[in-house]
Amino acid sequence: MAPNLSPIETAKFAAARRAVDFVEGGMRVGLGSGSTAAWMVRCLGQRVREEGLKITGVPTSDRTAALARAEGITVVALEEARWLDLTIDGTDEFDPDLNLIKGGGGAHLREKIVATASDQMIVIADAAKEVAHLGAFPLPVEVVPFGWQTSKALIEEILVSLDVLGREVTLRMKGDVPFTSDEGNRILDLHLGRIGNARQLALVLNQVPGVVENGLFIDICDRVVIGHGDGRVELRDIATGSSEEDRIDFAAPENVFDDLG
Ligand SMILES: O=C(CO)[C@H](O)[C@H](O)COP(=O)(O)O
Repeated sequence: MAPNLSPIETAKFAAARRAVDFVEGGMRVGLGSGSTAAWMVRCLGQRVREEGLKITGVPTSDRTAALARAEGITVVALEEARWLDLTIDGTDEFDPDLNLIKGGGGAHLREKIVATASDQMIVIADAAKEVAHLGAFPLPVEVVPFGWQTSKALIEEILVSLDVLGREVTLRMKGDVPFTSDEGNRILDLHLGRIGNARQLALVLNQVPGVVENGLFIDICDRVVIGHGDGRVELRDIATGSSEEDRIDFAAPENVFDDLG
């Protein structure tokens, strides 16, 4: 295990550390959001400072943008970069086909736009994020504030007609006030239990007036790097079906945690 890190943080760090090996000089890189993605941004920053790696980062949240700048990574908006070589991001769940539920941090709208504007998406995750079926993690749906109750009622009607176990829909709160996304919207969390047909649900949800984007990422992720608490990493590639194992050497000089804190 890495010094001063819990097994779960070690797993997240290991996945992030291995994933940044796929970044090459000159690349335009989508920078995901969340705690695993934050490790990735720190590891990339370390390569920028120590190797002189030249990349341009497109952050998926205001928080990631601030961290990337602090790490010395050149940051531009997607409007400027237009098309990206690679996006590396975390996830809340991934299934055997590398379909995802994202948005636990409320950033899935920008995350989906950035990932789909990329030649390749690599997901980094601790092993607990792997599921046989999506849906245990509440599915985030971003809605505009205007008439959000109407959007919620329409979503509840849709859930009755679809193959889902749970139908509870809750407005995400931050303390006493509704959570607001970076785009100024609300998040509804759908407590589904198990999603039978994720592809269908993703399409249907985005037809509801007021819905901006849902957290289902279908056929977007190309590769997953799964980290374990002992520093092992598994790499799975959806196109080739290949799977390989690796290990992060925490004693290696480049993995200095004081630098990454
Ligand atoms: O989708 C996301 C944010 O919208 C995150 O990638 C997801 O919630 C995973 O976060 P963490 O790495 O902290 O577990």
